[in-house]
Amino acid sequence: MIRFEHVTKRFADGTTAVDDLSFEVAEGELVTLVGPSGCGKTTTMKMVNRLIEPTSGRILVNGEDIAAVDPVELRRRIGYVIQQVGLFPHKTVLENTATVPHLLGWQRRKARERAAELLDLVGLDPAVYGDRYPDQLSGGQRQRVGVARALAADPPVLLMDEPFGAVDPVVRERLQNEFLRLQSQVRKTVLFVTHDIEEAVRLGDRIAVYGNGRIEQFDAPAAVLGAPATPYVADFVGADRGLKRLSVTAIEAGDLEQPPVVHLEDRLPEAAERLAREGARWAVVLDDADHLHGWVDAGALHGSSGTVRDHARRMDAWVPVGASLKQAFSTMLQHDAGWIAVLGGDGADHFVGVLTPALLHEALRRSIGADAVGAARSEVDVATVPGA
Ligand SMILES: Nc1ncnc2c1ncn2[C@@H]1O[C@H](COP(=O)(O)OP(=O)(O)OP(=O)(O)O)[C@@H](O)[C@H]1O
Repeated sequence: MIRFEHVTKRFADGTTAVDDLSFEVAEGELVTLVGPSGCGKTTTMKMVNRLIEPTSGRILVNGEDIAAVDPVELRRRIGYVIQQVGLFPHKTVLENTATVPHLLGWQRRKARERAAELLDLVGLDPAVYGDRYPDQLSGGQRQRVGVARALAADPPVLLMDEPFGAVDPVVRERLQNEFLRLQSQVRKTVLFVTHDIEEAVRLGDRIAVYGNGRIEQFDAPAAVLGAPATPYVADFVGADRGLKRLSVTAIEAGDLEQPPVVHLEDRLPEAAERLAREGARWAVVLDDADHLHGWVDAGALHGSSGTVRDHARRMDAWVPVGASLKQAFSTMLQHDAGWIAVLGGDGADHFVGVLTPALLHEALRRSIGADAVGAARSEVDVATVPGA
């Protein structure tokens, strides 16, 4: 969708900002460009909408060499969000958002309807905010208008240059989450510039780590954190990259353990017999609707009458399938639990399996390969399944 072929940019004063750059961003993919100040990220981005012309090489957008496309026409096809937002101060939020549809000659009513729809999508109620002026908004709200405006004409490509750089860390995290939710709906092809590795890791399907005009590594976040290609990248991602990896590794069904499952209304002798047969010392307990209730200890399942309900213990530490290992670890700590349930299905109400600290560590190793893992087993092996 966006393709750089041996692109170099040398400014008139001799500064080589970008040096023989080749990479590709697939359709619907979000690639973050990350690196220290002055390494060429913004120059890379501005060459895509021809605010800067390359010295050599070529850039293709949707298969078309952009050197042959009229820059103004090109820019209308490419959404652009920058840190300073650049809203028109004398125009309302709705008018600002409708800017590009207007330029494209849409009818006023259609443009305003589209703008209202987009404001809604970025979490701003058009009835409340539509008639305000930019100086009547918070910094975070202005950024959202910037994103809505960039998306208004439904461009297939979005360029974002430190769009959340000017807001405080809490608002920033919220904007990042909202943007991820939005991107999962609109699936734009996105180039996203940041100098913050955490942001690059959270948002990027892939990350390009820049060092002085060149890409040092172009890879999935887990790979950049788990197997930095060069000492420069290792240094840039930081010594705590093992921890950062937790937030980019998702739990998969195959990571889980399958203890026996019994139901609240199961009769005690049968439940005890099942556990004995499987050699298990505890079981997960589900209710009639197969929702998680908790667990039961095999030693408690004695007696010839009664049901599992009499001895079951509640346990509601759980995460959905696909949650990050970081979320799982945090849930374990929060509940002081030796294991947590992993639930699947549409409403995350269907029991899939159990995750223990040891399995969590295995999952971390699996995500990139044992040798690359930063954390030692002893750091995460804090407890295990009760009685298992
Ligand atoms: N118009 C220009 N003339 C000369 N040099 C320039 C020009 N614009 C940028 N540069 C230089 O090119 C290099 C790359 O700049 P660029 O803005 O792409 O970096 P960046 O990675 O986006 O940095 P930052 O994170 O600080 O925005 C820098 O050394 C910069 O000083």
